[in-house]
Amino acid sequence: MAYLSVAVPVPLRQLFTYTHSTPLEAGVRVQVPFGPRKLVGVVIDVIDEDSHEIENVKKLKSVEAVIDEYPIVDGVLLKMAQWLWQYYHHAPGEVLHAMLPVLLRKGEKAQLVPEERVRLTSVGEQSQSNTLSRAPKQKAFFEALQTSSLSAQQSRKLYGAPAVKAVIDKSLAEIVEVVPELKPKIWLSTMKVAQKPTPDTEQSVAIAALNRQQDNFAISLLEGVTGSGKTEVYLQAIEPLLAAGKQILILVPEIGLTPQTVSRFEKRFNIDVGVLHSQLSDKARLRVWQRARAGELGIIIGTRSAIFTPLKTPGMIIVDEEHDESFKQQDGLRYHARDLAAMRAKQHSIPLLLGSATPALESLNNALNGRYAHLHLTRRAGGAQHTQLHVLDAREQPLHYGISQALLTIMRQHINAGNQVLVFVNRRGYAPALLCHHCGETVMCKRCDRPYTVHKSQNRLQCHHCAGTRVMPRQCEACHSSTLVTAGTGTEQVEDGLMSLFPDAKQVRIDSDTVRGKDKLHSTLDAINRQEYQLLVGTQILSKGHHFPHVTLVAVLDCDGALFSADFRAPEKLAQLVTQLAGRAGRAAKPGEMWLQTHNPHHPLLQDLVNNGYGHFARHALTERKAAGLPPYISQFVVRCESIDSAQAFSFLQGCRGVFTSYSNELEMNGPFPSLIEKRQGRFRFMLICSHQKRAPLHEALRQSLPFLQSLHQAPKVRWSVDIDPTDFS
Ligand SMILES: Nc1ncnc2c1ncn2[C@@H]1O[C@H](COP(=O)(O)OP(=O)(O)OP(=O)(O)O)[C@@H](O)[C@H]1O
Ligand SMILES: [Zn+2]
Repeated sequence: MAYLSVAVPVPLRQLFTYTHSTPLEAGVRVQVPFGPRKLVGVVIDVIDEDSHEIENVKKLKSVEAVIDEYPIVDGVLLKMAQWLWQYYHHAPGEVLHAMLPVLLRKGEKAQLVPEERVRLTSVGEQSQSNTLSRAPKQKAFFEALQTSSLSAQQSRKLYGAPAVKAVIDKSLAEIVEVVPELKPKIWLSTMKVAQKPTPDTEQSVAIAALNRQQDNFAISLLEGVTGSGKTEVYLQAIEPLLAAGKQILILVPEIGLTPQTVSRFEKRFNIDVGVLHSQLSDKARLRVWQRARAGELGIIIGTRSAIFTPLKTPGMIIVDEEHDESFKQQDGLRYHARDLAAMRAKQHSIPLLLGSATPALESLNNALNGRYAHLHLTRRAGGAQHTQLHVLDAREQPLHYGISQALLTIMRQHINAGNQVLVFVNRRGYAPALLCHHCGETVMCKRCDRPYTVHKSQNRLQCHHCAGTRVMPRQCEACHSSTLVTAGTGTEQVEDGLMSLFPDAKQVRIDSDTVRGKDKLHSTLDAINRQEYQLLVGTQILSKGHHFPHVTLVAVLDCDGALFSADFRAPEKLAQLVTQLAGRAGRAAKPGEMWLQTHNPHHPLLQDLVNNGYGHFARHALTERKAAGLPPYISQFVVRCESIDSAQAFSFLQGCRGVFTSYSNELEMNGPFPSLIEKRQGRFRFMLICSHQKRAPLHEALRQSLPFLQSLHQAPKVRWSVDIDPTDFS
């Protein structure tokens, strides 16, 4: 009889002991009884029979079924899991579930599933391709089949479904189900490096430094201004690794993962790139997972959770746009993929490369204090010039749909010169509020106590906090007046306005209302680069790493709100946004400029950015953080609590504060106070921020306190969670 320590997917911060006739390897999935349910758990360890860890031997249940013949979570990923549940104080079973593809969580086989392939029939084998010479696509397809069978999906993509069908209908080919074989390093058979630009001096220095790190753990920050050729550095730095049969894992922001990014890597090396993002089907995700694990994929590009992809021959991890907020998971297991990447690179003894034009202050600090190697690209690649930033004083200016006359004039010049203009608006919808012109009453979402956003095109109001919607009211609920007016400007209104101000220019709006689904965004981006539009209006989406060679002007309509946020990270986020937006302009031959329209033209943050750039701003912001005793100079966690009963949520956090105080008088505590969004979906939201100069005592205090927090009498009645190294206080 063996005793197994199993991670079971339940929200409890512990492992569970089960018995089995023989010991099982760590990383094997098992089906276990849990109360009335049967769950898929992962074996973490075999416990020694004499160990005092085993209590109540008679009560122990046994494993019902062993799912895997061999471990599907390898040693490094198991270590990572352990680190995750300890560092984030999370339930082990939930950690392992988060790490596995959905189908494996459900207990499906980890072996490859059969795939549809097209191959020649015996008739086809005896036929000549010139019988198809009147149908060139069919002929090309047939000729390809003469060399080898092809996946049905790939065939339809390459030759078109009608051609594939026609060849099959002529009995020349047939579809068969085959269990594919996985071959490690298969990319070496097709790999061929395409023509590449000669790196400039700074790029060469960076590439050489990265080449020296092969087979060693090291973290580098590549701080390179927008358009400086960071991607080119990645491409040249990974080339020798790929050629040596090593796999490269590249993490990119949620919205930055475009077919253009993927094809750049595919084209350079003439290899198949594995892609992982949130909109992939479960089956497709599992397939990439399997191919990566078998060592068949040389490059895997994915968003946050791709950091859990198993690798057979790891060579390097790259985190592109490493400052991006989407690398932090904001619910459930609140991990930061950048931190995990560091942890993982260390386990594999491979280098980690972080790249950004606007590094997170955390990363910059590590580069400045020597913990990371610091690589610089200060010039734009291919001779492109830096974008000129300017502040535009909007005070006392008449605004047309939120745009001043001076800005309209500048926009006109750029459009007349045949260039594209990007207009950034920080909110989607028509207007952020609807109010009564007679009594001033604002139409509010009662569940969130926030004004509804007007969506004129849908003739509805939408709450941007809970996504609740309602029809547009005809009269004020308070005074019944029928004169309702909008306040503030959103993308829809700017789009309307620009249509009347620039009737000759074609424009496109890009926000989450207009680009639902990944394909829509991609086709729109392609159309922009074909110069089908002169005016681009949009939200944050437009700032994310896109290459717009024809944009020469970026206009920011309003950044005043962000200048006065209560969130200490707001200046950093604003500086990153402004810099990334500016980076969309002047990327090719034509120089670019950016105008920031504001009512606070002398604000020090704006002045610093405009005159000195992000690098200067960030270094100054670090000294301010240090003086104020804020991260990255201290460690933090936040306990959040939500309840329909505001007093209960507050008193739970007060209880937490009491527990922490009794454990340690060294913790600095702020709160409980209301979150920046005080109410959402009918629940009042509070938080308690806990800080300490050192990470270890802070985490130890939390670890010791957690059981007591769980047993506070309000705990079962409220929703609460712990967020380690929080980045978002909304
Ligand atoms: N050494 C070089 N010589 C000529 N062109 C180059 C060189 N390096 C890069 N480029 C080109 O310059 C453009 C910008 O490069 P790249 O996309 O790599 O920059 P980036 O720093 O990743 O951009 P961003 O962070 O702003 O998205 C690309 O079109 C790229 O092909
Ligand atoms: Zn709401």
